[in-house]
This record gives sequence, structure tokens and C-alpha cells, in this order.
Amino acid sequence: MFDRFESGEQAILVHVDFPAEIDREDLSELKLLVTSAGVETLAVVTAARSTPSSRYFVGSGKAEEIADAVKLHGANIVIFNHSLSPTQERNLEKLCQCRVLDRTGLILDIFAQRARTHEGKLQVELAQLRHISTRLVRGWTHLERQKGGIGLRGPGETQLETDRRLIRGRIKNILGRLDKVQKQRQQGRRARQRAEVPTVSLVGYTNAGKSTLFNRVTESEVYAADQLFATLDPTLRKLELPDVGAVILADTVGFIRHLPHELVAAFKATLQETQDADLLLHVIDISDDRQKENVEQVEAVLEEIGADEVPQLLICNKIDKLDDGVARIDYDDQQRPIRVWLSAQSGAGLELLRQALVERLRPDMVDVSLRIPPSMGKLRGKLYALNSVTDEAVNEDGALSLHVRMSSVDWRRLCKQVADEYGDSLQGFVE
Ligand SMILES: Nc1nc2c(ncn2[C@@H]2O[C@H](COP(=O)(O)OP(=O)(O)OP(=O)(O)O)[C@@H](O)[C@H]2O)c(=O)[nH]1
Repeated sequence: MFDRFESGEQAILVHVDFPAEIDREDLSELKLLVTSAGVETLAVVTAARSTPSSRYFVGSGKAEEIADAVKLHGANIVIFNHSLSPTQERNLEKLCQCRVLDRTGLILDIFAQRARTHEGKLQVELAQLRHISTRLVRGWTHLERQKGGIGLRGPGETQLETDRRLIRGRIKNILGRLDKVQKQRQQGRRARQRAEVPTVSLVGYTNAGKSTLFNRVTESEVYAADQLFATLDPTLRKLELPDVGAVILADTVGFIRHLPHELVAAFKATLQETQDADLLLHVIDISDDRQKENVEQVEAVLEEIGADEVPQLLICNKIDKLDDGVARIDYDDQQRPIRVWLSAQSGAGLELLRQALVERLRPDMVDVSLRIPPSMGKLRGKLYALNSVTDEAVNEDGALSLHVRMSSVDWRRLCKQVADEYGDSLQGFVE
């Protein structure tokens, strides 16, 4: 039911320079978004103002200039790099005789193209309906007053009123479906937590290369349609890593600078995995001049959705575009991988990424040799129950030599049990 960009749509872009405290959008970002939406830019009209005007957002003279540009270039859409009120949008459409879209409408269209999960799609449609309904409600109120209002409803109701009722019905329907999907997802997530499968979510600024990396990393994986995955969507895939086992890799929608506030909710569904992830792969386009700002923007949104506490591994992508780009892992003081330099496109550094993932996700293991006196036979049973014994030998004096390997959590728990039951420290038996 929404206007979607047809391929070959051609636009006039409008950008107004305001003092920083009023509006901070910039033109290069708009161009990126327009390209992302698959629209060709024919011309850019810029203006400088101290505040927006209520009629056309820009002044009347500038509005005429935009209308002239539409005619001259044969554009079929005008895209503003700002938020327009419904009235401004209508006035401009009348003047330019073509569709006028504001920044929120543009981003919504990109989301509609990109939302891949069922829940994400529903959230985007909800945001679109709400965006549209604010525009319809005002027009309808105005018309209804002109026609005398209440008494005229029923068979003589206006088209706008019918539209509004349809939209309200659709919103209600979507909210109901969202509720159902969210419950299902929570159950799915609980199943995942029970299975203790770590989740790794890819996040990053739009165009950083997340989808390319996602496909590259998982292309060699055999797709296992087991029960858990049968219900999941194509933005989730399973990876098998040595010493770690199965890991779920989740792709997410790209972050956008200065995300209009009313769209934040539409992100939350697609970003849900991000909040619950065990590790975030924060993908950065290392060849982008604005990488620092992009990283800050991603961090700001992560904080907004409560995912800023999730550990991160930075992926410095597109090293093929650097003169001195070499695939490598950077480690912190504790020898923990913190950055992987790679090229998702050429595949350089992908093995390093797998290695870094193993190092970051591998449980902290304890590897020890124990010498246990015959009087502590029950301890042997416990060690076997933990599936931790890798080698066993009986000594001449009847003592057992066992080599064990277990997670540090299990080791600490066992030490406590042994201290409680035998009054001895397990450390005393370590050879
Ligand atoms: N040169 C180069 N280009 C890359 C690399 N990785 C991705 N790209 C290109 O960068 C562009 C964006 O890649 P995507 O994988 O779509 O980026 P994304 O982060 O998923 O983007 P959104 O879907 O907008 O969030 C594409 O044209 C890719 O071909 C790389 O390592 N080197």
C-alpha cells in the first residue's frame, strides 16, 4: 500500500544549512541514503536559513527554484534532507507537481527494503502507517469541519476518513501480530539460552560491509535445518568454531546518523539480537573518511537500545582499499583480540576473524594433572560426571593420576565441593 521507489526514480535533493543547534544533517549523508534507496540524483538545491518557514520549509523564492529544477530536469520526486510537516509536504507537492519526501520518509523506505525479519517488517510497516496517519488526520479534521462534521459521516464519509479507519485497523492488526511474534521470539531466545549457544551480532554503519561479511563467513558452513533453526530467518546462521562449538551469527540493519526519533522503535526488533548477544562484531569501513563519526553514531544507538554493555570486537573492513592494508589481529594488554583487520570482499583476514572469534568466545578452560589418593574415589566419579577426564593412570601406591580439562566455572565449583566434603583443598592434589 506504500509508494515504493520504482527503479529509475529520479530526484531533486534539497538541503538547507541551518545553524548547528537547529539541524545537523549534512548533504553527503543524504546522498548516501538516496543511493541506498536506489534513486538517481539529478540535481541538488541548497539554501541557508536561520529557521524553517511554515509554508514550504524553505522560502517562497527557493520553493519556486525547486519547482523549476523539477521541470528542467524532468524529476519525479523531491527529497528533503529534513523533517517536513504534513502541510509543508502538501504545499510543496502542489507547487512542484510531483511527490515530495522528507528524510524520515526516505529512511522508512530504506528500512522497508532492508527489513528482513518478519518482526522487523512489521515494525517498519507500523512506523510507515504512523507516519502517514499523522498526515491524514490533520487533513481529515480540516475537511470534516468544512463539511459540517459529525452529521455527515456514514454513507457520505470522506475518502480520508475511510483511509484513516483502514489505517487504524491495519495498525491494530500489526500490533496484534507483533505481540505474537515477540512472544515467539522470546520463546526462541529462551530455547537458545537453554542450549547455551552463543550469539554474535554484526552491527555497523550503513555501507560498512556487514552483509558481505555475514555471507563470506558463513558461506562454507553446512546449513543445518535442525528444529531450532527451522523457524529462524535468513539473517541468522550457524557457525561451527573449534573449542567453542555452535555459534549463531546475526546480521542487523545498518545504523544511520541522526536517526529520526520516531524510527528508533522500528529498529528495535531487528536489533533485538544485539541486546542479547554474547559478542558484537562492530564492522567499520576503514576507508571511509568519516569512520570516527560513524563509530560514535553506532555507539550512541547501541547505548539507546541498551546494548552498550555487550563486549565488542571491532572489524576494520575494506583493508583492500588502503595502500598499506594488511590483515591482522590487534590484542589488548590481556592478550584478548580487540580488532581484526580484513577485507570481506577479497576474503583476506577471514581466517584471522575465525581465530579471534574462538579466542573471544572459548570458555576460560582449566587444564590440570591431579594425583588422587584411593580414599577419594568419589572424586573420580565427579570428574567423569563433568566429562573432564582426558587421561587416567593408576600408580603403584594405588593413587590415581588424572589429567582433567574443564571450564574455570566448573573448576571453581568443584574446588568448593571438595573443600566442603573432604576439608581439603583440591589445589593440594594438583601435580
Ligand atoms: N572494497 C571493498 N568493498 C567492500 C568490502 N566489503 C563490502 N564492500 C562493499 O561495500 C558496499 C556495502 O556492503 P554491504 O555488505 O551491503 O554493507 P552493509 O553494512 O550490509 O550495508 P547496509 O545493508 O546498508 O547496512 C558494497 O558495495 C560491498 O560490495 C571490502 O572488504 N572491500
